[in-house]
Amino acid sequence: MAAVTYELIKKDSKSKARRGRVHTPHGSIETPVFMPVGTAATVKAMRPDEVKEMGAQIILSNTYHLYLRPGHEIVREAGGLHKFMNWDRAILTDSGGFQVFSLGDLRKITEEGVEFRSHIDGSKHMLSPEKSIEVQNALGSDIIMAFDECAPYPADRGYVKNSLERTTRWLKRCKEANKNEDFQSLFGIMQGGMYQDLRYQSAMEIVDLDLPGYAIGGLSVGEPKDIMYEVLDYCVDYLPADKPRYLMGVGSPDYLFEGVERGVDMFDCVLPTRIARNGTAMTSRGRVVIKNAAHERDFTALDPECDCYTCRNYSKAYLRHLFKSNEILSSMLLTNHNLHFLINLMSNMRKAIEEDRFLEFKREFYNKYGKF
Ligand SMILES: CNc1nc2c(CCNCC3CCCC3)c3nc(N)[nH]c(=O)c3cc2[nH]1
Repeated sequence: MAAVTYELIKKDSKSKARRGRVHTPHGSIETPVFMPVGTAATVKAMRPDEVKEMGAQIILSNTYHLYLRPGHEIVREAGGLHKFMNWDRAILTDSGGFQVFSLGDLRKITEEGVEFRSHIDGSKHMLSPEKSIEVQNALGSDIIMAFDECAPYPADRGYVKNSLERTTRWLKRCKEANKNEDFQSLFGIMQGGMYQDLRYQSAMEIVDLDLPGYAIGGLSVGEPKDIMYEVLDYCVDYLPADKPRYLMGVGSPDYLFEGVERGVDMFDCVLPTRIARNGTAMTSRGRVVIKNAAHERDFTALDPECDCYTCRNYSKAYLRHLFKSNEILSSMLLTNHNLHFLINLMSNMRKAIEEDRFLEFKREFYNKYGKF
């Protein structure tokens, strides 16, 4: 029995949306779920007790970052990531492939793996399927992601086909490298760019390995929204219904609605935490850019419908003042709100699916969204 299992609770009658539960060694996760990102073993500007208090069931961290700093051996000696960062719920770690392409100074991709220079000090490194699994085993995360190549967008068919086939070979090496780990579940990642037949090929190859869960990779890489939704629509159908489906790197409200409607269970995105530090709040009426002069004498809460700590205690005027003053509290309060907003949105989506009114809930949301 895999350490991570999926339990389908309810399927929406009018869409592919589904309500489920992912069981892990560090507790179960109600799905659909938004997973806050904690890249360097911390959800930036948040304490773990606050992240737990707002209802986060699982957070993400990253092989690439933790391998470079502080080093996975130090995290291993600390007793693993849960102990090191004082988080006792589930953790998912990405494999580092995507980050090497997007952060590191990529040197070379070979069958062996990827050579790159650290974005921190320029030192030379190699990440391979085996190295990525060794690091994730040292981190002790509950769900570990396969070492893959996220093909760039746009990319020609030939490149995408070769890349997905290498990603499948790398997945087999990941599975072999992880075979003695009883508590860490390896998820495969589907690639194939925007080509339906290649997506089908990638799905068949990774599903053949009978893994506890599967991610849809290679999306949210700059492709137009309608292409992403079209690809997502058929990708979900190529994955087994009895395993969790994780759409990587997706997380603003509209993408979450469209993803849930198409049958996705798990999402992650750096947006809510990143834009908070840049002074932007996600609200039920759309985004609020707190530094705008319009908020200078606005003594109302960010979001009239939000009951988070920030919305219960502070006004837009005060939050604008904090941001303009470059106060640390600005990042803390806006991050707290943005994460609370998304976690609460997912909780309401779960309830809507349970009550068979998901599409109505989505319509209600859009009727308010973008209307100040
Ligand atoms: C933003 N868009 C996007 N992100 C993608 C990501 C990263 C998901 N987020 C990981 C967290 C961020 C820091 C800590 C972990 C992808 N990751 C992998 N392995 N493969 C993808 O195809 C892949 C594709 C992605 N597309």
